[in-house]
Amino acid sequence: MQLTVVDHPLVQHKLALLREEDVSTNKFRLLTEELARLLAYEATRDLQLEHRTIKGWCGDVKVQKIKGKKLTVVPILRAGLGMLNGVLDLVPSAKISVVGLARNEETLQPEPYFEKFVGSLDDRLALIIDPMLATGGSMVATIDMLKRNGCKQIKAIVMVAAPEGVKLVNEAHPDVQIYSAALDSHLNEQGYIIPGLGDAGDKIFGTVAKR
Ligand SMILES: O=P(O)(O)OC[C@H]1O[C@H](OP(=O)(O)OP(=O)(O)O)[C@H](O)[C@@H]1O
Ligand SMILES: O=c1cc[nH]c(=O)[nH]1
Ligand SMILES: [Mg+2]
Repeated sequence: MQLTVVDHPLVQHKLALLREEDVSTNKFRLLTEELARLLAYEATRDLQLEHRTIKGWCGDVKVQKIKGKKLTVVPILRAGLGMLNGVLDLVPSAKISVVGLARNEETLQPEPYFEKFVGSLDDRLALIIDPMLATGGSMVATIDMLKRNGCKQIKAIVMVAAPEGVKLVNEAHPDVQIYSAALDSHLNEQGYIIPGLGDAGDKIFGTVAKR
C-alpha cells in the first residue's frame, strides 16, 4: 500500500484537537501548520544524503548533507496553503509550485483554475500538500499536471485520507507515496470524509459556518 499513516503521538494528539467540533479558525490554522511540519518530517525521512568533509572547530570532520536539495512544495489551493509554512519550516529553501483546484460540489470533480510550476521539475522531488484526500480526484489531477510538466518524483502529504481517495491515487499513480495522520472510515453522500474534519478550506480561511 502506498500509504504511510504517521502514528507518532504528537501527530495523533494534534489530529484529535483538530477534530473537535468547536475548534476555532485560529486554532485550526495553528494545528494544521504544526501537523504539516510533523508529517513533512516523516515524508522527507528518505531524502538522499551525501558524504562531505568540512572544516570543523578541531579540523576536518566528515558530515552528511542532503544530496541535490532540489525540492518543490506544491500546495493545492486553497486549503493546501494552510500547510505551507509548516513544511517550509523544515525545507526553507524549497521552491513553491501552486495548483488551484476547486471540487465541484455536485459532481465532486476537481475544476482547475490555476497552475504555476517552478522550473526543472524533471529534476525535483515534488511534495504535494492538501489537508484532505477525499475522492482523490484533486490529488490525481495534481499529480497528472506535475507529470505532464516533467516531474518524476512525487509524494503527497495530507492530514486525513479516505479509503476511496487512497485507492484512486494508488490505481492512477502507484509510484506516489501518500503520508497522512489518519485513514478514516468512508465518504458521505456529499463526498465529505467521515469522521474527517469537515471542510478544511473553510475552517482554515474562516469562510462559512463549520459543519
Ligand atoms: O479528494 P477530493 O474529493 O478531490 O477532495 C479533496 C479536495 O477538496 C478540498 O478542496 P476544495 O475543492 O473544497 O477547495 P478549497 O481548498 O478551496 O476549499 C480539499 O482541500 C481537497 O483539495
Ligand atoms: O471531507 C472533506 C472532503 C473534501 N474537502 C474537505 O475539506 N473535507
Ligand atoms: Mg473546501
